Amino acid sequence: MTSSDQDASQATPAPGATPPPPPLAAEVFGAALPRAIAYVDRLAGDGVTRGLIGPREVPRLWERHVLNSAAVAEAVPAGARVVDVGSGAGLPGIPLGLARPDVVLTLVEPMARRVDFLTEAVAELGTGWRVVRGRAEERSVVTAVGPVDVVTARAVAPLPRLVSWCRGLLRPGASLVALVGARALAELPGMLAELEAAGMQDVHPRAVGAEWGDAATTVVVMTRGRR
Ligand SMILES: C[S@@+](CC[C@H](N)C(=O)[O-])C[C@H]1O[C@@H](n2cnc3c(N)ncnc32)[C@H](O)[C@@H]1O
Repeated sequence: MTSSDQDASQATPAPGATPPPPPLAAEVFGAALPRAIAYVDRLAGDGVTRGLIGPREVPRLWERHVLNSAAVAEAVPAGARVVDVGSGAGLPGIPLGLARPDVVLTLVEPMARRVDFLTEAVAELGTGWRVVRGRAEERSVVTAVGPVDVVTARAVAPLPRLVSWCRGLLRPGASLVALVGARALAELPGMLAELEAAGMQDVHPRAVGAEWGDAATTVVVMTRGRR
């Protein structure tokens, strides 16, 4: 291999290879960076072979999935009890928990295949987070998880449905922080009345990770009212 071949191979990872962490990752994850790297390796390996992550997502795992998820931390108060609903392969919950070791995290997911992946990922990371199998609205899940300070969710359901599923998990005054796509953001004004009728207050979009380039995103934040 010539030196120019070597430079090229370092700049462009082989197809399917785990992408190296961008410099921002060290800043975001601090001492948890080795765990974040292990998690990205798992997403790119088992996550792809088990059909939880599309192979075409691998080159952008850091920016579009892991850092983008960690950006949610900006909307989560210190020491919060957090439940990530519909966690799938652990997004946004696992990057959030790695970036914010102060939060008390539970991952809720109904699909067995995904629960197995989450359970193995949490065991490898050694973080002690709980993984609960079930649907957010099921009594057994509400009983197991209890009222929390923050519910996070990414790409789980349209906001009014998500609110109806998560209501039992949110203590009065708790926040729902939803990572949603551009379409849901555009539709937010038309949903406000329905969300408020469902007992949610102060519904608003919030830019997070604003200085993070491709990892910047917008979340929808709302608070459960007292009634
Ligand atoms: C499109 S996936 C998103 C997974 C992950 N949040 C992500 O962003 O990669 C939606 C997830 O929500 C889960 N889900 C669907 N209905 C649910 C419910 N009622 N309660 C909790 N999770 C649910 C699905 O099993 C699935 O894992």
